[in-house]
Amino acid sequence: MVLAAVGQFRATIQVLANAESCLNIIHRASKAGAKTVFLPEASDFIGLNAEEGLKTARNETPQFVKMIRDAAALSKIEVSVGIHSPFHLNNDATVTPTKTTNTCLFISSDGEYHKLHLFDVFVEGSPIYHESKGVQKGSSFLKPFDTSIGRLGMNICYDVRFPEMALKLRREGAEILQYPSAFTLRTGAAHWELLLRARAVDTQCYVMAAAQGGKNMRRNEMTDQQVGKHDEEGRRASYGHAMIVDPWGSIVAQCSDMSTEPSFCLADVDLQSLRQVRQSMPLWDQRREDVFPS
Ligand SMILES: O=C(O)CNC(=O)[C@H](CS)NC(=O)CCC(=O)C(=O)O
Repeated sequence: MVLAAVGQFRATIQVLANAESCLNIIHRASKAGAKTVFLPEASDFIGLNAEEGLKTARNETPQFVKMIRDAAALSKIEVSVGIHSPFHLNNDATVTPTKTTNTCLFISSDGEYHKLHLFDVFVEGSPIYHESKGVQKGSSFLKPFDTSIGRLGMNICYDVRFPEMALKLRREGAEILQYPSAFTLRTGAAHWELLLRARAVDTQCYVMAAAQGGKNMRRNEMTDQQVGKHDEEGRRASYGHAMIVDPWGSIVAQCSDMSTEPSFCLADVDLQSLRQVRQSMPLWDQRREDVFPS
């Protein structure tokens, strides 16, 4: 058995303050005995718009990442953290970036994943999100890799709605799936728990879902044009409810709905019980590859 932690906090455009929130979670989760801590999508900042986001990612995110790396080393804990990184065409640093990637870093083993599915949606009663305006979607699948709590498959947020990705990660050996997120209030209330538990049950994996929670922007942090674009009060807010789900689909830890202060919850990862779930219901031996080829 090993302890894992998932974090919840409210990132704003203030990168250093966001870093302090992450450090607070990292140090406390480590003290509590966690071997790995998962932080939300876009922990470095929640931007105002695409141009500002790119500028902040170029100028400020490197310092944010350094602070997280140092804290992980100091606290001797593995950290998964969502950030933005400038997108360079063909990986050529001399090409001026026009977008960022929505990236998750796994610090210590240097896993790096770029979000494959972007949140371009129009949901009645919810702010409009057009993630691809500022973000370049990833182009490759990242194989699961070993961590101190088990073999980890990386996803980000909206990826949770694409079960083929979770199935592929399981097929490639994942024992743990992560979904660092900043879910909207409306879709979160309707789908967050349902999707996370479904992915856990589909794949018989642990699910680690760190989440942003609370109002990401205050009115006085926004320009006049930005006010009104997010919700009726001109603010963007995230659903919270960071949680850990076990391979049977039970929620084994969940952060408080009330807390917008940096917080975390902990659960044991028990790979023996994972194997038991997989043996007692051997889905992977029963898949009808002849009818539904993978
Ligand atoms: O990169 C950033 O700055 C923050 N990124 C996000 O908040 C992303 C893209 S806008 N949010 C989601 O994917 C929410 C998905 C969701 O809510 C759903 O699937 O229902």
